[in-house]
Amino acid sequence: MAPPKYRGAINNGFQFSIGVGALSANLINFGTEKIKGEWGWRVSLAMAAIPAFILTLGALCLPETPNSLIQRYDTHHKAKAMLQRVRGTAQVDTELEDLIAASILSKITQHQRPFKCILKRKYRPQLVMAIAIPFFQQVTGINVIAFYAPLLFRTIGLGESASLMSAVVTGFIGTSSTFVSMLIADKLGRRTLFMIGGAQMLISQVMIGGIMAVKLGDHGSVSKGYAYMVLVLIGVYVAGFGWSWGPLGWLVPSEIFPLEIRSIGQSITVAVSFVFTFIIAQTFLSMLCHFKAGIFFFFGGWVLVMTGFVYLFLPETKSVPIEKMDQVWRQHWFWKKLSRKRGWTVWMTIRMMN
Ligand SMILES: OC[C@H]1O[C@](O)(CO)[C@@H](O)[C@@H]1O
Repeated sequence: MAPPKYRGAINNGFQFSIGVGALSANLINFGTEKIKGEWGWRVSLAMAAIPAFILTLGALCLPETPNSLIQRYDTHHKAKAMLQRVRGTAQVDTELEDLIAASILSKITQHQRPFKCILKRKYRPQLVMAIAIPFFQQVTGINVIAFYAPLLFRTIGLGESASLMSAVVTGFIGTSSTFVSMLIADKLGRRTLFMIGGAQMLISQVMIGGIMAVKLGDHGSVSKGYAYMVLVLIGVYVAGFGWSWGPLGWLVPSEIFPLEIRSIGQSITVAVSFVFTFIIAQTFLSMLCHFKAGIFFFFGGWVLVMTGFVYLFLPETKSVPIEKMDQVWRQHWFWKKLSRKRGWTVWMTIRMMN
């Protein structure tokens, strides 16, 4: 639905909303903790109903997508009118033709089970990305910071309320950098942001690990100066994540699946993301006990791997219409061996009919 030129800006709004939500929740917890009696946690929990209510209201006003109108009706008047409405122009014929061609292709494969369909050789690049991207997003180690930041800050010697406040500050940094990503993802491109963010996260993780290893030892705390240096480096790391893997970890999967595997592809991405969020949250404390400062080198190692992976295997998707995305795989040095010229005949037939 988003115009290709602004797809990065609009889709990155998803992670931005997650950030705003998490930050608001932290601030609410910070405030409700001070309520006397046993009401604090109840108020905090009940307030989760407010965004849910807004979402429900919003869903009532959501327009249909041109794609779903094409798939559900035999004539395409409604889809054309909707496309004209969302694009703000009457000149939508070329895009409509591409959407119809994609829909015809998806119908050809619709009788197959979705899992069987995405396992086909020609969808291998999309399947690899559907699994690798959310996995990598989680092994940046972001949730170690997101979940345990106050504990981490206390460990290095900041006081209780300074630790809570520092977590709020990093929340602000993450949300603001994701906002920056909304502004620049369609100009700089996804790959450049992955590279910048990756380098930023790697350098800050190595420095934090180094300071913790040398200055903290197994017990005790670091001096105030070093504690604040760690705080600044965590800010640098969170900003790196905030404009790269945070939003792009959702954006890229949302733009690479052709219609016939879009639902299954997106479901795999979200499931992999939640599974690894859970695993990291459950294993972090025992990993910290075993690895100690080495935990930062552990996640830093993954950041190195994922940055290399993006450099070698992820094609640039900036401004490419989703219906034409198969071309980027066909031109990619590695994936071109796998992706055949899908839909070429159907697309040409429709072009010639008009
Ligand atoms: O959305 C991807 C990830 O980004 C965070 O919200 C942190 O900003 C994580 O909690 C989540 O796993």
